[in-house]
Amino acid sequence: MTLLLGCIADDFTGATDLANNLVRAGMRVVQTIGVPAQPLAAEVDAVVVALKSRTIAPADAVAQSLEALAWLRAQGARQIYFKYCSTFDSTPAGNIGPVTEALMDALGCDFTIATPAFPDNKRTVFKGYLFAGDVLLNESGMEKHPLTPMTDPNLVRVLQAQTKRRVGLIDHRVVARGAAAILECIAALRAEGVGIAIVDAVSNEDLLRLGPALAGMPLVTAGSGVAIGLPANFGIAPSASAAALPASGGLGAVVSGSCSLATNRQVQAFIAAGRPALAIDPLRIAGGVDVAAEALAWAEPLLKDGPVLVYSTAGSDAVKSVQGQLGVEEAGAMVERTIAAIARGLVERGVRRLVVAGGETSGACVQALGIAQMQIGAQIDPGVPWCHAQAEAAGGAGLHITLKSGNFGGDDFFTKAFTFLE
Ligand SMILES: Nc1ncnc2c1ncn2[C@@H]1O[C@H](COP(=O)(O)OP(=O)(O)O)[C@@H](O)[C@H]1O
Ligand SMILES: O=C(O)[C@@H](O)C(=O)COP(=O)(O)O
Repeated sequence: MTLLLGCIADDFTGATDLANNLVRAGMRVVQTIGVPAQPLAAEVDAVVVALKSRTIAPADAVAQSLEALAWLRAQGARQIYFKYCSTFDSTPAGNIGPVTEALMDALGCDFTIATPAFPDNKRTVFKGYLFAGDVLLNESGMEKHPLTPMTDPNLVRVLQAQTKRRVGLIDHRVVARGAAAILECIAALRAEGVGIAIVDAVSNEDLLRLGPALAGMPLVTAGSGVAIGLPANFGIAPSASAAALPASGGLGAVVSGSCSLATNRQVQAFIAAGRPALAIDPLRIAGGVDVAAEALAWAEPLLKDGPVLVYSTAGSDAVKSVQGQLGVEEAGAMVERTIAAIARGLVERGVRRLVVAGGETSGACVQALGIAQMQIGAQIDPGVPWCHAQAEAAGGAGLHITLKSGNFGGDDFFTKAFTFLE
């Protein structure tokens, strides 16, 4: 068995996003939840190890990433891909730099690239500045993220603050000239002592030009976008069969702990479509009320009539006020635990098509459901595929699940996801 690409993702939605792009480019991919205890059993081209390491202490993120690296190397991975968010999410302490550095040290490599560009989802990098849609990162709503507020759009500066290695830039004029020019630029940057280069990319064509220049680079660090250009380096071409999943059935539900602008719109659209939705209040959880039991009692009689939504999704002022009263981490952890308990309860009550919104929230839910690995299916919206998994909460039965990144998906995502399966 030859594992071509070994991937380490810093959150669970990000992992399915990366797996989705690899599958669309023709790779057979498995996503594992955490580092597997066993060797790889399936014949696949890529494994994405999903960690929940984006917002934990840097030393823990490094330790978990190195453990994932050791497992991937033991499976023979020929190239390592560290996946972070397309909005470069990092806490003020910052995990992207320390994890990149530790992986470089472990792999004995003195150069890698870094680019969150993902044009399919309107994330573009120009002159080292990250745009989300038509605006700079720090004007996109990400400056108000509950856990990873991004207030500086200059990625060279953001990454340099997180690493001792020198950070440089491969700018759009070089990328536009193709792989040979990119390789020349890499050689020049290395000679100047640059260890990590941010790469400009404003289109899929840029990423496809970058791909061949990364062949043989031991470590690539990026959002999911760069993945579209890597399978071809291994002689792999797109194939429809890579995304086939078992038939779906069972009850449907959505749980959402994401507070992004996109998720707020998706919650409103689900309600406007006349579907049942229940908001949960973090302050009542903190006050000792069994909010999960309440939500499950609310949902149970409704499930037979179609998908329901349970959400803590709220606007930035409401989130700030809760965080002011409970503390940022405490509020996040408490809400995640509650939503995870609700997700588990829903699956125990027969839900077999589950939408989870939010990266941290997805991590908590997938762990609570007792899922060890996921098979990746077709893309619902860019970056968000349906997946299939055996879940301990379903008595070991199969479950269709989609992990929606906070910022991804059209406004109708919570209804579209179910019609897409039918
Ligand atoms: N109403 C709320 N008040 C405070 N924190 C919240 C609220 N709702 C959700 N959270 C927390 O905010 C964080 C959202 O992060 P995440 O799930 O990664 O979403 P996203 O993908 O949008 O970043 C989680 O830790 C979640 O528990
Ligand atoms: O790259 C992306 O934007 C996503 O794959 C991702 O990592 C999203 O994380 P959340 O916004 O926390 O869901």
